Amino acid sequence: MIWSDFHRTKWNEATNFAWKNFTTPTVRRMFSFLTVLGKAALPRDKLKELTGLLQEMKTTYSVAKICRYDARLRRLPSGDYDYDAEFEADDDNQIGCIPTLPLEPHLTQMMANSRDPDELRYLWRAWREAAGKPIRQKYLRFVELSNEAARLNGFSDAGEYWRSDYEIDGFREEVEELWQKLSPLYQQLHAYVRAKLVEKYGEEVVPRRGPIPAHLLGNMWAQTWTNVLDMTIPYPGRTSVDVTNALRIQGYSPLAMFRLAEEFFTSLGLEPMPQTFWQRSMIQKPTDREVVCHASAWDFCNGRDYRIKQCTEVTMEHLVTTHHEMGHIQYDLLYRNQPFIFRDGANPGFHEAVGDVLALSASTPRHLQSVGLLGNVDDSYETDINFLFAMALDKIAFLPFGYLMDQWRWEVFSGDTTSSNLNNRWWELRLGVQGVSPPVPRTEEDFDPGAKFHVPANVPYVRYFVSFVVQFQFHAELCKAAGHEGPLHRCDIYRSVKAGRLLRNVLSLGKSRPWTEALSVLTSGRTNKLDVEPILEYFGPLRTWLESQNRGELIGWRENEAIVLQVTRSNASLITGAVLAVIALVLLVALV
Ligand SMILES: CC(=O)N[C@@H](CC(=O)O)C(=O)NC[C@H](CC1(C(=O)N[C@@H](Cc2ccc(O)cc2)C(=O)O)CCCC1)C(=O)O
Ligand SMILES: [Zn+2]
Repeated sequence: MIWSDFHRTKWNEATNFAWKNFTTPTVRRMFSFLTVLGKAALPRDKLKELTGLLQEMKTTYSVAKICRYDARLRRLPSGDYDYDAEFEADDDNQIGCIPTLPLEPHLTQMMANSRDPDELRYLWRAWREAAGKPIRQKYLRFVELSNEAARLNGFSDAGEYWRSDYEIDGFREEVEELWQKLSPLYQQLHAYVRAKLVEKYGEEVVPRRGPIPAHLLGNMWAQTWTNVLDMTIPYPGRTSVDVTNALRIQGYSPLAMFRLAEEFFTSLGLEPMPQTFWQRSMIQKPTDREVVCHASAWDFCNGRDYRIKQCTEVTMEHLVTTHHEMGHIQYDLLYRNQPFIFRDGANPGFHEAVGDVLALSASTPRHLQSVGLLGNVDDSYETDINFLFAMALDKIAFLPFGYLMDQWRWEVFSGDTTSSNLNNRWWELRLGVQGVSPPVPRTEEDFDPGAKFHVPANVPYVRYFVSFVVQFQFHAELCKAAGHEGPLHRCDIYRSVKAGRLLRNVLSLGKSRPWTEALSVLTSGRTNKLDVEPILEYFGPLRTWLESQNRGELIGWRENEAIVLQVTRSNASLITGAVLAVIALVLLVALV
C-alpha cells in the first residue's frame, strides 16, 4: 500500500489516541503494535534511500574477500608484515594479490585454527579493511535516516525504538545492572585465559596484566573463545566435550545433525519440523552460487512454510548452532495459532534462548555419551571442570560482547557518539568492558563495528545478552520440572515430557502477553524479572576453581598497556616522534 504524506499524517493522528481508550486489553495491545509503522513512516524518497543503504552495506559484508596471507613475500625491514604491499605490484610476484578468501568458511576456520600471531594479525586487519572500512560513511547516513524514522514513530531515536521491544521502562539500566553482577566471573575467566595465552605466545605478544589482543581468541570478533579450548583446557587429556572428531568419524552429515537436533525437540513432546522445512531449507553452502552464509531461521507466516538457511560444517560448534536455529523454528511453530500481530517472541531475547536451552542439555558429557558421541564419561571433578570451562568459553566469554554491541549503537543513535569518535568509542568499550585490544593501531579512518554482521545488517544485538541470562532461568525451571537432582550443570532434560509441556505453555503465548508474564508462567509465579542467579549457580563450581587458579594473577587489566604494546609492535619508526611524545605525555598524566 502506498502511503501519501496526507494519509500518513491522518493515520498518525487517528491512531495516536482513539485506541488507547479501548476497554479490551488484548485489542489495546494489538493496536499498540499496529500503530508503530517503523521505517514505513518515512517519506517515500527517504525510505528508498534507507533501504538502498542497508542493501549496499549487507552486500559489501557478504561479498567481502581478502588475500591469502603470504609470510614469505611481504616483510618490512623490522620483520613486520608489510600489509600495504598486498595491493602494490612488487618484484616478487609482479601483481598485487587477488582477494579470494571469504569469511565463511575460510576466515572463520583460519581464525579458529591458526596459531601464528602474524597470520592472525593479518587476517584480523585485512577483514576489517575489506568489510568494515568501506561502509563507514554509509552507516553514518543510515543512522540519520533511522533516527528520523524513529522520531516519526514517536521515539527520541532509533535506540529507544529498539529498546521498546522489551516493554519496560529502565531496560537500559536493567541490562547495566545484570552486567555488573556478571562482570566479576568474566574477569576471572579473562585472567585465566590470558595467563594461558602468555604461556603460548609470550609476554611480547600478550601483556600479562593488560588486555588480551583480539586476534588471538579463535574468533574474528573475539566474541566466543571455544576455539582456544585446546590451549586453555584445565585438565588436558581428560574427557573433552568437543565431539567434532566423533561427528566426522561417525560420518555425520549436516542433515544427520539436523535430525539429531529435531529428535531432542520431539523427545520433549514439542513440534517436529514440518515437511516443507526438509524440502526447502538450505543446510549446506551451495557450490553454484554466492549466498549469505550467516545462519538464519525463517517463518513464512502461513503456518506451513518454515526454513533454515545455514552453511553447515560438521563441527560441535555447528551442532550447537543447528539447535539454536531450530529453536527459532520451534518458537515460530508454537505461536502459529496466535493472531498475526502476536506471532513473535515475548521479547527478542526469548527467541534467541529457545534453541540454546536445549543445547545446554544436549552438550552435557552424559547426553553426548547417550547418543554415542562420547566414549567413557567419568563423573570426576576434572571432567566437570573441563565441561564447565568449555561452556564458559562460549557463554561467559560472550557476555561483555553481547552487552557492548548495542551500548555502542545506542550511543551512536542518541548522538553521544559521533563521526569524530565513532571507532575510538568502539575500542573504549572493547577495552573497558571486554578487556581486549586491537593487534594494530586503529584510527577514525577505520570502522571496526562494521566488520561484524549485525551492524551492516542492522540487526539489534542486546537480545543475545538477554538470551544468555534468561536461557539459564529457563534451564533451571525445566530441570526442576524434569525432576533433576544434583548440580544444575549436569542436568539433561532429554525426553522429559513435563519439561516440554512447561516450555510449550510459555512459548505458545508468543507476544500476546508481556514477557514478564511469560516469565511468571515459567517460574510458577516465583519471578517476572531477568535474574543472574541461575547462570551464576550453573558456573559456581568453575568460579571457585578459577579463583584458586588465579591466585597471584592481576584480575582485570591495565588499559594503558594496550597502547604501549601497540606502539612497540607496530614498528615505531612508522609513527612520527610527535605521536609517541603525545602517548608518553598521556601516560605520564594518567600515572600522576
Ligand atoms: C529472519 C531472521 O533474521 N531470523 C533470525 C531469527 C529470528 O529472529 O527468528 C535469524 O535467523 N537470525 C540469525 C542469527 C544467526 C546467528 C547469530 O547471528 N548469532 C550471533 C550471537 C550468538 C553467538 C553465539 C551463540 O551461541 C548464539 C548467538 C552472532 O553470531 O554474533 C549465527 C549463529 C547463531 C545465531 C540468529 O539465529 O540469531
Ligand atoms: Zn538466533
